[in-house]
Amino acid sequence: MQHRKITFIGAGNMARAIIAGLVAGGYPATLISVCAPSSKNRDALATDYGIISSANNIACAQEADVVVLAVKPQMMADVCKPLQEQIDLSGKLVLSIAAGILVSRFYQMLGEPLNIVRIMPNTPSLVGKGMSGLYAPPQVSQADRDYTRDLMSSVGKVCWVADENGINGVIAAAGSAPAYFFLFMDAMQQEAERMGFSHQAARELVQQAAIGAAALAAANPEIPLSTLREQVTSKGGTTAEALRVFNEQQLPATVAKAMQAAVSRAQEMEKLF
Ligand SMILES: NC(=O)C1=CN([C@@H]2O[C@H](COP(=O)(O)OP(=O)(O)OC[C@H]3O[C@@H](n4cnc5c(N)ncnc54)[C@H](OP(=O)(O)O)[C@@H]3O)[C@@H](O)[C@H]2O)C=CC1
Ligand SMILES: O=C(O)[C@@H]1CCC=N1
Repeated sequence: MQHRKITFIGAGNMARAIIAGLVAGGYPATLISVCAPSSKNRDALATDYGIISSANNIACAQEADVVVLAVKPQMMADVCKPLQEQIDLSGKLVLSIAAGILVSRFYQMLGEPLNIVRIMPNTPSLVGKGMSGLYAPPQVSQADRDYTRDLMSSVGKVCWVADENGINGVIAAAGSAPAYFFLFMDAMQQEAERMGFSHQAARELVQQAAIGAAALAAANPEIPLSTLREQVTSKGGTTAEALRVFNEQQLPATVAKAMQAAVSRAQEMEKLF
């Protein structure tokens, strides 16, 4: 992939996940900088990955070819104002990983024309297993689309959405989704501990079952997930009983409601920030 000078404004969980994945994938650390007001997170990134750490958003953005906006949505307006006032962003590629901030809002905050792509990544990018949704308005060049695709492909898989609304679907199905699985795994670990396993053994049992199930699904894309589930479920056996309880408790409907709640929140945020 092409290696452009890239700066991350924001040094939090998601910036770390992407930076770690990029450096592990061979993106030159000397081309990556990270900015945040306090030194703790950004200096830890500099120490861990050999990248440049700075408190100066403007200087880093000025130097960079690519500016990644990686702050919380509620901070975005404050971060964009000085960028708009002090920097010529034309000729740069701006990437936003924020949930709930539309391209049209970035035009207001950073001015037009603006070369911007929205990315909806997730934290497994940290270990090269990310899933990112990408949206680019029509005027973004093929070279910038290719760069963004290659950037996020180096930390996982990517999927383009044709309409910006699709980003909210990506949030529900992938961006927020690691947290759903962690909730489920944590509940399983706690019950395994109550059954008498040590903390560590319970974690390993649950974690390996999750890794195994995900790997099995990934290795058999042509087999529906429902069939993979049936292959575990012996008639009159133990799995059938566990699944009966999940269904009685309306797990599928609960999952659907939870995903819709994530979309609704993203839509609310589009009006708030
Ligand atoms: N976490 C996730 O799983 C995902 C997050 N996202 C999106 O990523 C974005 C960041 O989320 P996340 O990493 O979780 O957030 P964090 O709270 O972990 O990190 C936010 C970072 O922003 C920095 N920051 C705050 N104000 C400024 C400023 N004025 N200039 C520069 N940096 C600033 C903070 O600095 P300091 O270190 O000094 O506190 C911190 O490093 C959000 O918009 C979110 O929607 C998208 C997909 C998944
Ligand atoms: O919770 C959030 O708002 C962000 C977006 C997707 C994952 N984390």
